Amino acid sequence: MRRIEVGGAQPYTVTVGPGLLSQLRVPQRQVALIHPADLPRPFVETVQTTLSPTVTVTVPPRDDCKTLEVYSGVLSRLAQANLPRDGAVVGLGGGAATDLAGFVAASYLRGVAFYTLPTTLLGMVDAAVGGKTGVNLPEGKNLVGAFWPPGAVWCDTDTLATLPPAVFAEGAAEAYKHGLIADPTLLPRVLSPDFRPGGPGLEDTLADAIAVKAGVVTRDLTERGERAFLNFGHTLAHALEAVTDHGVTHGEAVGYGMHYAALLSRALGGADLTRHTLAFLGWQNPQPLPSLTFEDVWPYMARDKKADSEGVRFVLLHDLARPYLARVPGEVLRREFGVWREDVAARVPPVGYGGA
Ligand SMILES: NC(=O)c1ccc[n+]([C@@H]2O[C@H](COP(=O)([O-])OP(=O)(O)OC[C@H]3O[C@@H](n4cnc5c(N)ncnc54)[C@H](O)[C@@H]3O)[C@@H](O)[C@H]2O)c1
Ligand SMILES: O=C(O)C(=O)C[C@@H](O)[C@H](O)[C@H](O)COP(=O)(O)O
Ligand SMILES: [Zn+2]
Repeated sequence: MRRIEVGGAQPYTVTVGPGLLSQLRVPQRQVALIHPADLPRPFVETVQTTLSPTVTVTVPPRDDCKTLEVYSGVLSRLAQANLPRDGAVVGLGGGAATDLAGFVAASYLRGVAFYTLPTTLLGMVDAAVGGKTGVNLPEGKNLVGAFWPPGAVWCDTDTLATLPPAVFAEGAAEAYKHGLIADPTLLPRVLSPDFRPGGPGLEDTLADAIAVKAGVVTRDLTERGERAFLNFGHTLAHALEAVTDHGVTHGEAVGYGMHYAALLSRALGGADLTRHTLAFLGWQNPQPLPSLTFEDVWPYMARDKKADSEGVRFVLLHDLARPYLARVPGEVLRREFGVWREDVAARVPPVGYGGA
């Protein structure tokens, strides 16, 4: 078992290990449990036994739960159940469910306690930690939300056993991202055959990847500075998700987006790190992308939350573990998008490829 401490104004612990779902304790007497409909039933039943929730709310799988309509429906369920202000919201599932549950916790009765029980690799490495909560708009990813840190995070590694390999690989993208921006020792470890559910490299690599995020959000919860580095690869990634109406998953979009960010980094004079991002894409073997032009993705990239009144900013790398924020000239963005598209096409044949 590993414990990672998250500091700051509201410190909490991330616990990583097997068997945690059956050992949960929270101080609140009344709990609302939120989980996705397709989550294996035994996880839900175990948590229902350990926490005896007042109300259990089932939400649609994946980003179909991150809508204002679902959010509103969940709030009504909590109100109908009279969940009081000294109650708690518990998010059980992948990053989509914990993002939604966190935003419910942040806003129901102006804020109640929140706990996360991530059951995907991506949720454990990234989404359940750090307090970014929210839902999507048709105009883009995570455009509504709040910073609302959990009181504790329990990563029960037994839950990863039922994860389809492609969904495990989606989570590996965020762990690899932590390697690129902060801890390069993670790069070979994430791609190692030992890093798999039940594998000998799982717990330590997972905990070390979580530690990167824990350190960043301890120092900068509300993204005034270095937290933006956790967004490496995400300007294109979020655009790919939005333009395909979530046909591309977050973890696969991040794999694609990190390669674009590596190309931009090289174009602006940084080290050539594309061998790392291509190695990751080769390992991840994501679903092919639909045919996309720069014009398709640009409106979504322009709405990225790192943009300020002077325009869009990208997280780039001078070298491994040397991230920075930069504006990139439009002609470089467009040219490197062409390079990215060819690199991606060479590895993953696009669906209906052939755009301008
Ligand atoms: N808040 C943050 O800091 C943050 C960070 C990264 C990603 N995110 C968000 O997280 C979401 C992606 O999260 P994700 O990759 O976990 O995907 P997900 O939440 O969509 O889950 C993927 C699928 O796996 C199912 N599932 C979950 N656990 C399972 C298990 N143990 N066994 C079998 N199936 C299981 C889910 O119900 C879902 O259908 C995106 O919405 C993304 O924007 C948020
Ligand atoms: O925690 C963060 O900060 C991140 O940027 C982590 C990302 O992996 C995650 O996808 C996050 O939800 C993106 O946040 P957003 O502010 O770009 O919507
Ligand atoms: Zn992400």
